[in-house]
Amino acid sequence: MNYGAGRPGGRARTRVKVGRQAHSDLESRGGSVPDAVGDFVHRLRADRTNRALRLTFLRAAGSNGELHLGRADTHCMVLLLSTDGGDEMQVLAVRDGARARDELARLTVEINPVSGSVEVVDQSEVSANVVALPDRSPNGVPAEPGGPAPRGTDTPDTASPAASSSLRHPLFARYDDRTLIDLGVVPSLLPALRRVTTGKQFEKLLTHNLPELTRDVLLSLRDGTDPKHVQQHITDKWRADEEVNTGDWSRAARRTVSEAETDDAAVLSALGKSFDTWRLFLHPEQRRLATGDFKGSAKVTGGPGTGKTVVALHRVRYLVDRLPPGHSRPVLLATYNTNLALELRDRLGQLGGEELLRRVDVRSVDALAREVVQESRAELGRPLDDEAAMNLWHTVLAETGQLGYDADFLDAEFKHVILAAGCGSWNDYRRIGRSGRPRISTAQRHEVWQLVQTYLAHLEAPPRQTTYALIADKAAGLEQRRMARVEEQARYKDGLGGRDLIHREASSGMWLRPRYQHIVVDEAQDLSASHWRMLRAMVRKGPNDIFLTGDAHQRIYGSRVVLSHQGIEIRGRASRRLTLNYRTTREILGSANGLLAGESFDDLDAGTDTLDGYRSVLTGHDPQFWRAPDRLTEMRAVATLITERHDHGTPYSAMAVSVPDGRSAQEFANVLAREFDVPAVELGKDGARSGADAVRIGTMHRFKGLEFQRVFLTSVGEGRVPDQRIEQYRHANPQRYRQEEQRARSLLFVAATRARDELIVSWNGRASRFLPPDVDKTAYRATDLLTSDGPPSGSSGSAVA
Ligand SMILES: Nc1ncnc2c1ncn2[C@@H]1O[C@H](COP(=O)(O)OP(=O)(O)OP(=O)(O)O)[C@@H](O)[C@H]1O
Repeated sequence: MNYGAGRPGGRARTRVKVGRQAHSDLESRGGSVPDAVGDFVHRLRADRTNRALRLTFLRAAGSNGELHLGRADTHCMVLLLSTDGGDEMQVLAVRDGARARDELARLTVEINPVSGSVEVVDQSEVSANVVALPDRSPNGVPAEPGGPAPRGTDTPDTASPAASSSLRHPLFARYDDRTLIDLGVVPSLLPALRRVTTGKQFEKLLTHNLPELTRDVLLSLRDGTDPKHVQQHITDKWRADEEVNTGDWSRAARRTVSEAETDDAAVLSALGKSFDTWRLFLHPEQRRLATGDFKGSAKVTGGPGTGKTVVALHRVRYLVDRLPPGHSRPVLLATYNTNLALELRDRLGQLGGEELLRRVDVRSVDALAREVVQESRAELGRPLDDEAAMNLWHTVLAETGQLGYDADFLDAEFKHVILAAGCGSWNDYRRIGRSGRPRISTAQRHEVWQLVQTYLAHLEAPPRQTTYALIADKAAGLEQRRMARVEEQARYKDGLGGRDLIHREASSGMWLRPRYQHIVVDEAQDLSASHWRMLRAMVRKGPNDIFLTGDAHQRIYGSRVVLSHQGIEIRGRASRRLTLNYRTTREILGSANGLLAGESFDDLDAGTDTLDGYRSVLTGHDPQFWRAPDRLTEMRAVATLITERHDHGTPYSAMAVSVPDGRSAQEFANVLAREFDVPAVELGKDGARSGADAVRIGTMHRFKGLEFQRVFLTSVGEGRVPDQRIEQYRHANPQRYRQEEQRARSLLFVAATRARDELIVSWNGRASRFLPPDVDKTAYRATDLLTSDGPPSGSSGSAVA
């Protein structure tokens, strides 16, 4: 082939992409290989006629593609798909060592008939390393070497209907080729797959660099998932938008599915370094959402770790890329609190650098509300924190002698009914619907209204004070008035046939532009109705106005808000759910999901949401449970486990411990420091941002939105989780009791799903009723650990470090 075709005498510039499987090859090889390939891609992109690339033709791919080999350096080679006369190149695989050429040459390369993307399988490698594993002992019984192994992958188990039919049968015998291919399994894997008969072999197969879709489908079938559900939750998400022609290599190469564009200089230079996969490769469903165009607002829900934040960040980049040049910040990226906003800013910077950050406001909703109120020069007062705001209700109750009311009830009524619905008078409040709230009579309503007036009067009395809820409410009102002016002026301008408004603007002194062109919101489930009213009024209704991501299963602060009641319409195609967890192993996820079984959750709008189809393709060890007779023994046992994991290579900063309250954090840090010489930092308002290699300690609330390699949830005992204080409602207010219990479950769910590799749960006394039944009997004993002849404290400490 003439690599300079079509450009006589000149350099032949080429669009180069790197396939996801090639990227995994780079990650698994490490060392100098990524740098060499990064450099190779640079040079290839600049001039494909460069002889130093040592490009050689390998074989044709259909009628419009070719496979080539290239040499990145003396040890390392790449397999390339070349289409469009060499103008488009895609790195499909990378190998190093003496046999690199042979290994690349024998790869099967094909177009997946479901997704249309180009996939690679090394059939010989699979046959040699997977199928050839000894699967039978001499007496004909399948041999399963002992020792702990991840659940569901160690034996020809009973979890899978495929496996249970006969031990001698291939694991996927009950699915014919057509079914597997239709579900998205790469066809060239089938001959080897048909010879996989044991869980051990399957486990080994998963360690091969399989195409993502194939891996996900096989894992789900292996779990016994009905093919119809696999189709719905997995295959359909990958399906190409148009019919796939498995002979059209030029078209396949142009699809963005599972390839990173490397025209971007930042991506190119990062190839050689460790580059988080999420920055390069989105799941097709994530990509559709991040780069889709919506008539109005759009919503993304999904369980923990499904990449909602990743989608929000890519969405921001997509919106910014489409802005005309300028110096303003027309895109708002908002989240619940300050530490999450700082975290988002960091991640946005990783994705698009300063250039992207320059066009985006990254804010917590409360900080934003405060700025709006301050800007209006309205007297603000000092904001009380949540505890002080609650104490004020107690004062009001004591003063008025209305001891039949409960401070929590009044606080919730004030925030979630009166402020949420914008009730400015008794007449408003008297008529307002209070769905989901405990029933009260009209007379009681009137009493509540009076108590609220007393509460407000207290705040207004000098020295003036306020609450975050009131600030958000005030900001919402200000923004609504401002937007009304914007709309009025737009109408006026239209009436003038679009002529300039200079005179009117100058005379009225009004600031006439909407605050933002686009708003992206993360952690949407915890925002209040006032926050939404404020955000709604900060952007004009129109295409791509508000994009929000959230998960009601993780709601730990706010109360249910129906977004359509706040003018945010997200029905039909504008509402999508992500189901693949990228963070947490299947074992941890299984336990965490169990926490929420039987509860019902909203979809941030008027409907309900489930975790249907929610899954992980990462496998690991089961969560560990430890019981102790008292708190000190519990802390010492957890400290011992932390030390062991650190000895096996886990940095302290990759481990986090949850404690029941702020005081316990200090207590735990002291035990770690004094008795075990382990450094610890408290997870404060700025989250996990300390650079110190120290164990993170905080309440479960502080875990929101973060992730850690190993998570230790301590004090998960009865009376603590849920807090025994909710017992007062059990009979007096069953509805409230259910709400509090659900919130406590969600909190534990959020905390448990922060764990990437390992989850350890401990308690002293009796285990929380949220934990599996009988766990008090089956849990490890902390006292055993603290004696030298105790049980192993978790082989996972070394296995997954
Ligand atoms: N397409 C992807 N490829 C690789 N990793 C991904 C991808 N999408 C997300 N991740 C990784 O998965 C993890 C979870 O992502 P993210 O924080 O966006 O999830 P989330 O849905 O916002 O989670 P939570 O609701 O628990 O806060 C992160 O480590 C992220 O880097």
